[in-house]
Amino acid sequence: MENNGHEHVIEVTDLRRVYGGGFEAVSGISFSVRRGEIFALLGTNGAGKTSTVEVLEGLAPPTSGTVRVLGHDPCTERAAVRPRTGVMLQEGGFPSELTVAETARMWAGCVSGARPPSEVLALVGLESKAGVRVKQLSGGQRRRLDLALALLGHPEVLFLDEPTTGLDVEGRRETWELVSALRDGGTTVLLTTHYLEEAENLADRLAIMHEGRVALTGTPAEVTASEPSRISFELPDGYLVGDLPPLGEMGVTGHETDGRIVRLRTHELQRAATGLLLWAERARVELRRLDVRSASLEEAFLGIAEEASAGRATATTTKEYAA
Ligand SMILES: Nc1ncnc2c1ncn2[C@@H]1O[C@H](COP(=O)(O)OP(=O)(O)OP(=O)(O)O)[C@@H](O)[C@H]1O
Repeated sequence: MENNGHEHVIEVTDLRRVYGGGFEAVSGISFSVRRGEIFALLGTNGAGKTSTVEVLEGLAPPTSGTVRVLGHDPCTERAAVRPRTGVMLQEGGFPSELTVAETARMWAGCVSGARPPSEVLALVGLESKAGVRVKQLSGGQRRRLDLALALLGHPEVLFLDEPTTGLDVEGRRETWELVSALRDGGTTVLLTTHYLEEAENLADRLAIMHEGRVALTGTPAEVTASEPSRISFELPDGYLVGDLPPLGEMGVTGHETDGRIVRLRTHELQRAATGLLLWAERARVELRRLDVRSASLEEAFLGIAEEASAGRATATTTKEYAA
């Protein structure tokens, strides 16, 4: 479990998962999660995130490959793994006639050494809803109840499948704070999410899945650094693109125009922006609609989807940063 001085509490090696009808949802993926980090699995719809997490949770065996959670096979050594992990599924499926407190008490009865139900309800901000029936909760409040139940057993490893889906902006931020606090307290968290902002804000490292494969792994900063930064502006009146200083000498790797709007791509943002602004100052022109920005996770994500649809994202193009 030790690798580069890091203890890996989750290790996935060449995992494949093929469903009954022969559909391969996960096509040989590998990644590892270090103790005490938040690791996000991102991906397009149907990328295989839930299919992967279900294997990690011990709910399904791999078709091939190996998975280790806390050093054990979560499926065949379930008794060793389950008490040390917390699972928040996409659909909790609790009896909707019970109240929130009854649900938490019932669940606590199934967990050895459970925290007091009132404590976990307070952690997720549901203490005022203790007497409300589950069926009367909003979608976001149900997600919080799902999270509260996952926390009952003081888990060392927490699996969160789309933990903030259905939450409003405030609820999402509160969940992020709670998950960060759990991580700071030593809990290892693996989460799946559709929200790129969530991964950018929360994840120490992430993997982007597409069509059953991991296309990119790394820290959010590493993943975004792989994408070019962008500068766009309106060409000053009377100027053509050819009047700009030589773009290659400014570190620009590509450009396109849309009417009078020019868009530059560069991996050397400061150099390119400085070159452009010095040119504008010397020419005494104003660059209207100037926009200078680093790549976001969204651009990296869209880049992968575009590459894949152009048929270039295969297992051999997987980019991996610090293991
Ligand atoms: N029981 C099943 N039988 C056959 N195919 C399945 C089954 N469950 C999932 N799939 C298929 O496997 C693929 C991966 O699904 P999965 O739910 O793992 O993706 P996901 O990344 O979690 O997607 P989403 O973000 O939409 O939840 C999808 O094409 C899905 O239709």
